[in-house]
Amino acid sequence: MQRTRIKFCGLTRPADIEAAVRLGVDAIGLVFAPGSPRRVDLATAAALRQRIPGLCHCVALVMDQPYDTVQAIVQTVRPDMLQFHGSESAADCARFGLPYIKALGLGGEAETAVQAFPNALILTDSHAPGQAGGTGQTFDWNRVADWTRQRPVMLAGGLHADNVESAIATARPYAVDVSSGVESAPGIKSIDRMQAFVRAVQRADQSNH
Ligand SMILES: O=C(O)c1ccccc1N[C@@H]1O[C@H](COP(=O)(O)O)[C@@H](O)[C@H]1O
Repeated sequence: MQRTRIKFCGLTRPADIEAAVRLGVDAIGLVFAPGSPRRVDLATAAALRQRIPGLCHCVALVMDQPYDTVQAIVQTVRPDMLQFHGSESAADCARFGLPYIKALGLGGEAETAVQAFPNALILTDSHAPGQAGGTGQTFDWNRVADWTRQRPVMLAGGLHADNVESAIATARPYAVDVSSGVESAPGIKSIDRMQAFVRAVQRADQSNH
């Protein structure tokens, strides 16, 4: 049975990371995007990173930030991969020598943009170009069903325990990513919501494969 991978994004507290790891998620995202309520500074991120064990990926999320800023994150936090959530080009993303996730907002010309990132794990989100993610908004999952047949795609945007089964059944993504849908307040994850989300993904996998 193929398992849908799970990434939880925007964790800010050690206890939330420990809970996510116990739930068996595949990746944990630390947000460095300016203006995000989930943004962590370098020192906090380095401490949080220590709580993420080797078989769970640590993802550093950045958005249109200068090379030196991203390089400092890479050097200090040592993430396993980067997530680019802005208007970065493939060359911008490749400069750090790490595997990367590229977010494409379905509010724009994502259908053509996807071709420009052959080496990325593509993440589909509901944000329009130039806008931040983490908005809790969904989009029509049918729009990415073609892509997921051709390459691994991470589905994001407004997912939560009550809609992720339907999202997986419709789009059949390689992975799902959630931020606000497992929170009790921005940046504060809810253990109950994280657990409900993981269980919903497991149910979807059991009924879809
Ligand atoms: O989580 C954030 O604060 C954030 C800020 C800036 C860019 C992206 C951000 N999060 C990513 O947005 C999507 C959707 O999040 P949500 O589940 O709808 O809240 C997801 O990929 C997060 O990683």
